[in-house]
Amino acid sequence: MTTRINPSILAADFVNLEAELARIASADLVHVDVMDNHFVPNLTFGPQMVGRIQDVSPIPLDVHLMISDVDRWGPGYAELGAASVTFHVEASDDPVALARRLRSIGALAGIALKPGTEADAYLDVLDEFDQVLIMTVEPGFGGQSFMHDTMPKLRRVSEAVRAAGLDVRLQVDGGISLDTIGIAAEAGADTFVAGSAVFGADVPADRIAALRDLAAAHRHGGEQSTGRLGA
Ligand SMILES: O=C(CO)[C@H](O)[C@H](O)COP(=O)(O)O
Repeated sequence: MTTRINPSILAADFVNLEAELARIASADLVHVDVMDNHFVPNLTFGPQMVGRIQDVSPIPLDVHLMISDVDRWGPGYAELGAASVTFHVEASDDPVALARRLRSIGALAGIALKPGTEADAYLDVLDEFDQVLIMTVEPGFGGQSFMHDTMPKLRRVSEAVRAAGLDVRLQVDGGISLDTIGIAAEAGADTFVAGSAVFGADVPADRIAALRDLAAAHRHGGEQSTGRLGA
């Protein structure tokens, strides 16, 4: 599985979003954080804005829903054409049913696990999902420090995915930087969300390339990235 770098537009200038998206065109997908000030104590945007981002983005959308009542709202993001839609397990009455619905619409389906949420309940149904997002900060805000104590959970999910021979992406989100990406890569992550590290760089494309190279070098067997949207 190729290494993916998905910049989070949470760290972008919202007033100049189209230009900000152009600055990260060399990334794999754009990570779009939807927050409702209910599931998390912060507010970003909803379907109308995400639809416009979808219209103008040079790369596909990796939507991360930090919202309540995701069974009601989640499918709408798949219908907008997002490549992947990831939701927090606590926000759904039936994560497997929701994942099936998202897949039937044509999106990849992901579950997100907050730092305090155990993975055990999902290890036997990993084939129902295309992606597991291991949060490496408490969801809600960018610019936080990477939580090293989430790595045992990442390793556990990674081992379960490999043991079952599944094609499930393992994404990390929060505090991913030049200093931490190798740690997450060694623990089994293949998809890396980075907000401040990318948009805080003078040249985001150079930072994306540096993060990609570092991650690939630290992944099992020194996996070399083939670039965008490969297998
Ligand atoms: O989901 C998020 C916060 O809930 C963000 O995607 C994440 O925090 C990225 O920001 P940074 O790279 O600055 O930590």
